[in-house]
Amino acid sequence: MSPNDGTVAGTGEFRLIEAVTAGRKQPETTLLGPGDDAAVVATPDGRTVATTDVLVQGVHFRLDWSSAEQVGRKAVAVNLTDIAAMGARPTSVLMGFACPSDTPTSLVTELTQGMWLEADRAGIGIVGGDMVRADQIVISVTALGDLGGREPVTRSGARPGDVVAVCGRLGWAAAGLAVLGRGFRSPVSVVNAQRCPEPDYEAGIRAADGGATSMIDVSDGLLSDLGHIAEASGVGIDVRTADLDVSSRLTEVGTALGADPLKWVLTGGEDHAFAATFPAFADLPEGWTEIGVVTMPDSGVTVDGKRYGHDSGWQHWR
Ligand SMILES: Nc1ncnc2c1ncn2[C@@H]1O[C@H](COP(=O)(O)OP(=O)(O)OP(=O)(O)O)[C@@H](O)[C@H]1O
Ligand SMILES: Cc1ncc(C[n+]2csc(CCOP(=O)(O)O)c2C)c(N)n1
Ligand SMILES: [Mg+2]
Ligand SMILES: [Mg+2]
Ligand SMILES: [Mg+2]
Repeated sequence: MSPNDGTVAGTGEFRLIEAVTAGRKQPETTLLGPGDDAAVVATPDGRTVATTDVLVQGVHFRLDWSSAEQVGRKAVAVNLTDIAAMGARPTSVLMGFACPSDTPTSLVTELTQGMWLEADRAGIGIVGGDMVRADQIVISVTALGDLGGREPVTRSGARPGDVVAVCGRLGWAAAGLAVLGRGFRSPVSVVNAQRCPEPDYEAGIRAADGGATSMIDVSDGLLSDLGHIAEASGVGIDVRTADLDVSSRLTEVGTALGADPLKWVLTGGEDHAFAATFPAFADLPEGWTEIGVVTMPDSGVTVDGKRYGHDSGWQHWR
């Protein structure tokens, strides 16, 4: 490949790194940014919250469905919600990136632009990464966070009698996925929800400060992710469908596609809303809505008191 053919091979590894790092303003918590063997990030709390999620072309995104910028935003967002779901505040992200030789350099810079847009929403920087060749695009983001003196809100603290609550939209990304999967591009509201969530990163901290006993971000599906809380906590969870927000937009899309919008709300992944449990009678933090109750030990997740007879959410390799 010639140096100016617009591909990553033409640009070369080190100029590509330069292209994605030059001129980026790091927040104060970045004590040493990209350019050395590792970055140095301040951890005011003294403990570091760390998480990683991988996104693979064709599995997590399609470039004929989403722009590179949207994919970049999503890659950061899905990691930052894991930090927030611990009751922590993100401090930094690192970007692992693999792509074929003929990938346009502009795709990589647009993707990086999207990652920085989302990082900026959370007031953090991309402090490092790696760029390698592969047969398809793979994005591996690592996010770090700070607990600010709080105790982490784990999946294992739910107790019978607690209320179950959510913060953020559910079912929208799944509706968007169904729309895109049928070859449509509208309504843009649900399609955009699939392309990139817009999480409220403060929601987890509000929950932690409001006494949440357990918390998770909804990546695979509400029932599936509540199942992780139920299992880790050794409890059951009952979801009341009457308290779920099945928006008229989801109902419209469901009618148009012959699909059940409630199923999207209960089992659709990728909205990255937050689900948590709180002590009974606690005042729920701003933006949080009660949707169910924590029940008897080890009784699983039920919907209106009954077992849900379908898949509870996304699973890879199924
Ligand atoms: N290869 C691995 N090695 C060690 N721990 C892992 C590995 N893969 C997953 N885990 C851990 O297992 C737990 C559950 O992982 P999972 O990916 O389901 O959670 P998540 O990232 O919150 O969800 P999602 O990936 O759907 O967004 C996490 O604590 C994760 O760090
Ligand atoms: C092209 C394409 N096909 C299907 C989907 C749907 N999808 C992929 S991963 C996932 C759950 C979360 O993933 P993870 O558990 O890895 O965080 C869902 C709902 C998509 N986004 N793009
Ligand atoms: Mg994960
Ligand atoms: Mg998670
Ligand atoms: Mg998952």
